[in-house]
Amino acid sequence: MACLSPSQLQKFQEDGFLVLEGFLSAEECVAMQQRIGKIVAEMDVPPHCRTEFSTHEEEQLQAQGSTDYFLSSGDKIRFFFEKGVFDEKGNFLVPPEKSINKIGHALHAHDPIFRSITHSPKVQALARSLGLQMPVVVQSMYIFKQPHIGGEVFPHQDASFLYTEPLGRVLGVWIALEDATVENGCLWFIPGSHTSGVSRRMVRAPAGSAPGTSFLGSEPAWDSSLFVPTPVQKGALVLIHGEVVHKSKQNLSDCSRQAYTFHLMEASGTTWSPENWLQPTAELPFPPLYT
Ligand SMILES: O=C(O)CCC(=O)C(=O)O
Ligand SMILES: [Fe+2]
Repeated sequence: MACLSPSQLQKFQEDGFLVLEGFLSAEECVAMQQRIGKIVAEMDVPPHCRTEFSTHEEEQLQAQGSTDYFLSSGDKIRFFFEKGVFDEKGNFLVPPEKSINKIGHALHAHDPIFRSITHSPKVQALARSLGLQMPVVVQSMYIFKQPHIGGEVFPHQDASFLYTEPLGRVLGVWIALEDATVENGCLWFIPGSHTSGVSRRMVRAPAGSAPGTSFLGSEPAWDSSLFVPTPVQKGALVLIHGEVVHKSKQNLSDCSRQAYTFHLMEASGTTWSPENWLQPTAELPFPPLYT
């Protein structure tokens, strides 16, 4: 199952993404959801971190405290929120568990359930069948896509945020923990858009300066008619090439669309950009997948 057939490999190479239905069992999905329920029930969010997550450049001009909260989250389990969930004093306006946009960026390292799924034999076999020799896990995210308020993810290439030289060394692994439909904000891709490099790069500003990150280059206004919706069932795994253009729409439905996603880098012969916002740390060097 975790081994790709030649036709699947060819499809991934052509399209820049590939759906593998039934990759995880219902039990594996429920185990991750239950674990997240516990983590959220115990979550502690300091007042200055009660900040909302947005991919809009202009809205990323935030207070220094919340910038640091994001920039130093690479080796931690931290919480990022939807818009409009706090009052001006930072108190929750909606129940905390319904307010979270995502948890990032190191569940794969610190949580036993997420570590065992990430490093599971079937994920390792999948990476081997893609020819990865020395894959390392650079980050992970648990994405909630809450009913009614789950925000839009604007068209992007993951390599804009996870830049390497050469390109083509980053791979997203996106696992649906609930059915993802057109109504609740499934992924959309531009098939074949992974072959012409990266439009923009997010780079880290010198330490202590606001807003903390900036973009080199800009995202083209992608023609929305080029995007193909990719609804999948709970347990499906979607492979995402680091340069394929993808997005997801706002969730206006009554159903959440939870997903666990992590990114691998082929470390052999690759330079991780020292300008990326995310950097390996002494506490958490990027863990090798094959362990
Ligand atoms: O889950 C989403 O809506 C977007 C996820 C994404 O862009 C990614 O995993 O690279
Ligand atoms: Fe992405």
